[in-house]
Amino acid sequence: MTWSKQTWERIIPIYESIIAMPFITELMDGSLAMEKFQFYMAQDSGYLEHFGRALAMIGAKAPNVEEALAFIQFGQNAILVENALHESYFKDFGISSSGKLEPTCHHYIHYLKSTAAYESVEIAMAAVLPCFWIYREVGNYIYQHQKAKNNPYQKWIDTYAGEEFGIAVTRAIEICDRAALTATPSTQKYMTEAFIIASRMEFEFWDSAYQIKKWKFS
Ligand SMILES: Cc1ncc(CN)c(N)n1
Repeated sequence: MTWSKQTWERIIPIYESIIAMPFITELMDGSLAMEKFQFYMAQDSGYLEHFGRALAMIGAKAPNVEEALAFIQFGQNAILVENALHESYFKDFGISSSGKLEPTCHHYIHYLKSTAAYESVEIAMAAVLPCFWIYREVGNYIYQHQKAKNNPYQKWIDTYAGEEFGIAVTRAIEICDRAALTATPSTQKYMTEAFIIASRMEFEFWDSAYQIKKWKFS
């Protein structure tokens, strides 16, 4: 079995908790409070900038030019394509981001950036993989199960259930599997650990948006 298949099995309980969490079920039926979605979008906009930087750093460390280019492009897409979705929501809903990173987003970004900076490239690739893979699975799940018409969150759903995003995810999985194939057992173990930590952070990110969790002292 490939590293990615084995590792996905390890996070099935996290994934199942994600698709059952109120942020996701309410986003799917369109009933999610606008305030919670706005908080999520503002935090996610900050997240995407730093995620893009982490991806570019991984690209710089990639073992060959194709993988370097893939990660640099993933980084560009996170900042330009995914963030365009946020900007269109900011415009539609007349909101603006304060740019302030609240605790969960701050934690997640710094985990990814420090992993990209200090760990081996294989471990860093595994740490960013849930950001691709979980979003595709959640996007597809919502797309297939949604019943709501005129859902205000449809653009979000369509982005992550879309073909273009799906292709990038498949490529990111392939690169991680190739990296795992030549990695030592110890590196493979840390890759799996990084994937699990980032998957937990994905859960926390949505959960903190649902609770609108901010720093107690600002
Ligand atoms: C927190 C988070 N994780 C992942 C994605 C999808 N790139 C995102 N937009 N935001």
